[in-house]
Amino acid sequence: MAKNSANGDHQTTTKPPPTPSPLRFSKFFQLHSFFSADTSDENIVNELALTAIVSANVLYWIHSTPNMRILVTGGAGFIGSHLVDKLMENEKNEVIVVDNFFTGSKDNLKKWIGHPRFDLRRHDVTEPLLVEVDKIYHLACPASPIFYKYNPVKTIKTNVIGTLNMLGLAKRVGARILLTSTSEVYGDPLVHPQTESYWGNVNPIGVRSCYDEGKRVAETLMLSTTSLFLMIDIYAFATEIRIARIFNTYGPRMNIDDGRVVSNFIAQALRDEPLTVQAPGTQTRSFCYVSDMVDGLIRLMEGDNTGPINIGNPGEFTMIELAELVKELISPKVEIKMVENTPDDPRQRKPDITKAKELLGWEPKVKLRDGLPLMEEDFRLRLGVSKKI
Ligand SMILES: NC(=O)c1ccc[n+]([C@@H]2O[C@H](COP(=O)([O-])OP(=O)(O)OC[C@H]3O[C@@H](n4cnc5c(N)ncnc54)[C@H](O)[C@@H]3O)[C@@H](O)[C@H]2O)c1
Ligand SMILES: O=C(O)[C@H]1O[C@H](OP(=O)(O)OP(=O)(O)OC[C@H]2O[C@@H](n3ccc(=O)[nH]c3=O)[C@H](O)[C@@H]2O)[C@H](O)[C@@H](O)[C@@H]1O
Repeated sequence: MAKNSANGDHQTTTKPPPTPSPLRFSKFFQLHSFFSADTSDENIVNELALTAIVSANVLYWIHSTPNMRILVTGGAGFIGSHLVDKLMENEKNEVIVVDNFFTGSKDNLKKWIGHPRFDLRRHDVTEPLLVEVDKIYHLACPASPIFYKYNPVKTIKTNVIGTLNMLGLAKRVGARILLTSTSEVYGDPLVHPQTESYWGNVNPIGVRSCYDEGKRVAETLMLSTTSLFLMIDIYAFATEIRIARIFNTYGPRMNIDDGRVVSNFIAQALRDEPLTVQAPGTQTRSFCYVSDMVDGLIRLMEGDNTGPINIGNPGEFTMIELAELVKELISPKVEIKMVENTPDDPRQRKPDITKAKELLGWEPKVKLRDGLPLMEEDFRLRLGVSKKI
């Protein structure tokens, strides 16, 4: 019978597990038969010697492996392209990006095009993919609400079929796979700040549900693949998964007319247009600078914890406060204008990052006040607006 069935508590069960697969009795899966039942001193010494030889060979094999092949889906997008930059810094990494360029652009990757360790392919993740890789960062999905609402069915397909395809690939080639999920799995949260154990408050039939529910299913798919494997008792062959729940991230290379609030406000300030605060303006978000985000994602991929783990900056701001800060830092004369909001806009959002701190040794370093000017510089270059002295 289930214990602790309340929202967020882990369920424990006293029921016996389902009948295991007959496969567990096949010779192939009898890993423990590697060691015999003979516990004599002589035999233990022999087995230890054998273990040492096997370990030495494994270590030699790991160190002599020339390159780590890493696939980044959605790598031409905002976060993806920064992740690619970081991964390419390591000369042992070969990076393959697949992207359908719906919201991403080759421009974001131009410094790597033609590099011998880099490969860019136009590919939609809703179609199967065959590549030999060791790790998969699965980011492909439009992130800005105006883009993910543009074709809701396609957004669902990208999250569901796309994630299934990437899980299929991971299983076939034995790769570890990381999914970039979202704080939107918490919907309009009734728990604040949001911990990973909170189940969320999502409208399943609202305009945001293609994204929110799509990501929730994507998380379920990731975890189900692993637990299904556990049920047939071939844990050693299960897909290794990682799930990051990303909170609002900002930085250079965001699409100028992306529709998200930080890019909107900076572009508006530079164009001398009013900053459009969507009513009531008291709704909050917590903004993470992109270099911190990339660091968090890599730590999650490289660590031992499956997740889901919140990755975000807990510094919380109302949209009016954000507009005031952009005004102060970028254009003190700009006007702030209240405009109509869209349905189901979450009223508050702030990550509880206890898990990220404890399990990944990660916490964000860049404060909003310091990150905004870095983004301003990039927007000025792309908009051709120089700083007035
Ligand atoms: N930026 C954030 O604040 C934020 C917050 C939470 C979660 N996320 C998640 O992080 C990931 C990256 O977000 P981002 O801000 O870089 O978004 P983005 O829109 O800049 O990048 C997404 C990339 O995926 C590509 N893409 C979309 N659909 C695809 C498909 N079917 N096949 C192949 N490529 C496809 C796009 O062309 C783009 O290059 C997304 O999965 C998003 O849901 C982002
Ligand atoms: O972090 C997340 O998990 C999610 O955050 C964002 O979704 P959202 O928070 O709605 O992002 P914005 O569109 O930037 O909106 C943030 C707030 O700013 C407000 N806003 C937006 C745009 C604008 O011009 N003015 C304005 O006040 C919105 O009403 C909202 O309250 C992302 O776009 C999602 O991809 C991501 O998954």
